Amino acid sequence: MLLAQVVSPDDESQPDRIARVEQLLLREAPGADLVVLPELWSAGYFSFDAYADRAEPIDGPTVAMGRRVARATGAAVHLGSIVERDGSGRLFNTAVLLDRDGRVTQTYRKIHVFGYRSLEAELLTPGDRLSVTGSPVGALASTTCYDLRFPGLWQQISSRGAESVVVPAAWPAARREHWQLLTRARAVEHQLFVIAVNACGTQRGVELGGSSRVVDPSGLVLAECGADEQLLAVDIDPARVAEVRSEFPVIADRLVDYAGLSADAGAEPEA
Ligand SMILES: O=C(O)CCC(=O)C(=O)O
Repeated sequence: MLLAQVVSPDDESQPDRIARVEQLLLREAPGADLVVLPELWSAGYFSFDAYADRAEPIDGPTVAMGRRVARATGAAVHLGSIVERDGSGRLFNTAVLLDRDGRVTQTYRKIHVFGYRSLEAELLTPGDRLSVTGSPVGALASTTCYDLRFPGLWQQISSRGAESVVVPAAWPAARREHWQLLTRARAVEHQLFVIAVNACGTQRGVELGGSSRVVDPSGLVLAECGADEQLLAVDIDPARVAEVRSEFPVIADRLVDYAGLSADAGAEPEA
């Protein structure tokens, strides 16, 4: 697998960025089974005033580039996410997975759009669906950036059979410790691989955190990028999920219906 932690400089146009990243991937991806990119790298997460211009349908220029890379290199490509425009003009933050033949096998529209020092929540429509799909890293689910903070969503992802969760992000450096803590916590809680690919560099004055990483189902950080643009190869064995779960059966012990638990205080009855 190749983590493609790429920069999205403010002075680079979207077509130039797509062309530059395509060349990088054509050079570095051969031999990888899966390539993963960050959230909104082609539009630039913090370029809110350009979202409408840079929005594209699923079959737009970013996905077309991913298809070419998949077909030329034989790697499946997780494109991070794009600003997707649907048929009725709504905009979404949509993660897209292509198989090695360049076919779209999964899309995921970010559910928790972000509103803290961000216009994303104003401009984009939240998604309302999850999907788990076969991939070179086992049963794969996508969930984007801020979604990392919502354990209820992860509970659903995990109970639907995900073995690897890809987290494309544009997570600021100011909260890098939360990124490191939460990516590890989600892997340990659900005994699955977390493949988290963040943006890096500076966008509109915001420093992004980099530190893209792969955490294994026991919580071990297998690899981590630095703060700058970097393409990092990591190999994982999806069979590790079943091994860890059988050795330490947290998932089997999980009680599914927590919502049905009584709210009784459990105090001693009054005499
Ligand atoms: O939760 C955070 O601290 C960062 C979230 C974020 O930047 C995003 O969802 O794009």
